[in-house]
Amino acid sequence: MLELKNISFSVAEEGARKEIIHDLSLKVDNRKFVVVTGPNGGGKSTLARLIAGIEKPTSGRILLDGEDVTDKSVTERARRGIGFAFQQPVRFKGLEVIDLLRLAVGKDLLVSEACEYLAEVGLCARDYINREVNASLSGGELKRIEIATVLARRAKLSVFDEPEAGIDLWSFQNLIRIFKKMREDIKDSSIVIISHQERILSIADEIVVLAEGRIEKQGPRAEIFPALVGTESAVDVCHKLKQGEA
Ligand SMILES: Nc1ncnc2c1ncn2[C@@H]1O[C@H](COP(=O)(O)OP(=O)(O)OP(=O)(O)O)[C@@H](O)[C@H]1O
Repeated sequence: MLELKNISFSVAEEGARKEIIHDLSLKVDNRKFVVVTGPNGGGKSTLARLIAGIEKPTSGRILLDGEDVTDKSVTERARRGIGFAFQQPVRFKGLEVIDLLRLAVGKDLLVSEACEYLAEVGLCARDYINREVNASLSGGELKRIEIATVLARRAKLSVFDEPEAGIDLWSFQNLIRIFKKMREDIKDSSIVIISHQERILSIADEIVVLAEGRIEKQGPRAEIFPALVGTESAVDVCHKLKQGEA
């Protein structure tokens, strides 16, 4: 179980402190598939980076299965079972796709096993297994390879930051299938996905709406989802406001 207790995070901007996350508390129970959504700039990616240990909170504590990991590095958190897929994956020059998968699993992996993970994300394994993870891979290919590494890791807690970003329509259908399967196989692990996609929200156990660095709404999908889908678009709201001014 992941527990965020009174997390705040601020950065220095033009000589002043800018608080991005304000006193946020959140519990992600085992066996839960949680989707965090909300407006652009609401703090979702920051929250994902705080969970993974890429950023350290200014105050508050982060607990994984009761252990305080607030001061643990990314590597130490990964060792304790946190898997993370970036919004914009990192390229690793000199490393082949198979090496990346082996690193994720933490042991030697047969080529046939590695191929299965690539097939899961819709990549023809034969074409990719020995490709270098460099700039020659497209953004969508890289994203799918990264998702394959998180699948391979079978982490206690898997965090995906906008997995849909840069993924084509066909691969998106595949992605939904992957997440549904992850949810079925969840056992004692949990999944946190940052997403704007209705299809991903529609398979969540719980939805968290983050806006301006605070949890605006949180609860079971059945409670939160209908209101989100029924929300007026920003364009409609602007239109109404203009009509009101006229
Ligand atoms: N290092 C930083 N320095 C200054 N501002 C930052 C920094 N990191 C994040 N921010 C600001 O904090 C806010 C939250 O950013 P974040 O990327 O977490 O939002 P988000 O909810 O993931 O947005 P999106 O949906 O667009 O991906 C934004 O206004 C962003 O500009």
